[in-house]
Amino acid sequence: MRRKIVAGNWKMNGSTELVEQLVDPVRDGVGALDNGVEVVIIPPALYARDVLVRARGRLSVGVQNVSQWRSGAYTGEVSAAMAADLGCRVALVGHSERRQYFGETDAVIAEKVAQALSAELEVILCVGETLNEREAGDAEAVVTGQVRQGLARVAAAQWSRVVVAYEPVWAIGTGQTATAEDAQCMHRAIRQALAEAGAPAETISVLYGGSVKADNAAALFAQPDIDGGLIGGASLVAEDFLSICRAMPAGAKG
Ligand SMILES: O=C[C@H](O)COP(=O)(O)O
Repeated sequence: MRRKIVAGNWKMNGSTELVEQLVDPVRDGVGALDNGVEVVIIPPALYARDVLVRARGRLSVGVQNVSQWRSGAYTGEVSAAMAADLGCRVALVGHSERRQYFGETDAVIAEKVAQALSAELEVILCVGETLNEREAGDAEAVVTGQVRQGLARVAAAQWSRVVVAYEPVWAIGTGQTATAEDAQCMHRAIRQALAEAGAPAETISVLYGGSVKADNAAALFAQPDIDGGLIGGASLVAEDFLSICRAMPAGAKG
C-alpha cells in the first residue's frame, strides 16, 4: 500500500501575512478529510518555523531545497540537518527550477538526496522532461535517467522515506497539463525504473505536478500509479489547495 500525498510548494512566494491567512484553514480543512491523504506545506525556508507552529495532524512542513554539504563555510546555504532540527519532515530536491536556474546536475541532486536522508528527512525527488525533450521523443529516457541518477545513493533502509514527483517542465505554471493517461504512462515508467534500481517500487509514492487545479486533480488522482500531487500556484489559496486535497479518492493505492 502506498501513501497518498498532496504537497504545496509555495516557491518564492509568501509573507508572514500569507502564513497567517492560509495555514490555519488548510490545517483545519485537512483535519476534516477522511480520504487518507497526507498534506505537506513547503514554504520558503524563512517561513518554515511560522508554518510549523501552526501545523499538526496530517499536515506537515517541508523545505524547497537543501545544501549538498553537511555544514561549514557555504554562505547562504541551508542544511538538511537544520531543516530537520526545526521540525520539517520533508525536503524537495531537484525541482526543475533548481535544475534550470541554479545549474543543479543529477550528481548534485544525488548528493542533496543523500544529505536529506541522512538527516532523517523524507525526500521528494522532482523529475521531468522539457518540451524539446518530449518533442524529440526522449521524455521517458530523460525522466527515468533522472530517477536512476538522483536516487543512486539511496540505501536499502532509506527507500521508505523516498517519494518521486513527475513534473513535465512544459506543464509547470503554464496552465497546460499532461493528460491523465499520459501522466499515468510516465508514472508506470518511473515505477519500472525504481524497480530496476532495486527499490521496492510498488510501495513508493509517485506524485504528479504541473498546473494541477481543482478541476483536473480528480482525473489525475484516479490513475492507478498517480499517488498524489505537487502543487505550485494553487497551493497559495487555501480553498483551491483544499479542493485538490479533497479530490483524492478514498481507496488504497498500490
Ligand atoms: O512544485 C510545483 C510545481 O512546479 C507545479 O507548479 P504549478 O502548479 O504552479 O504548475
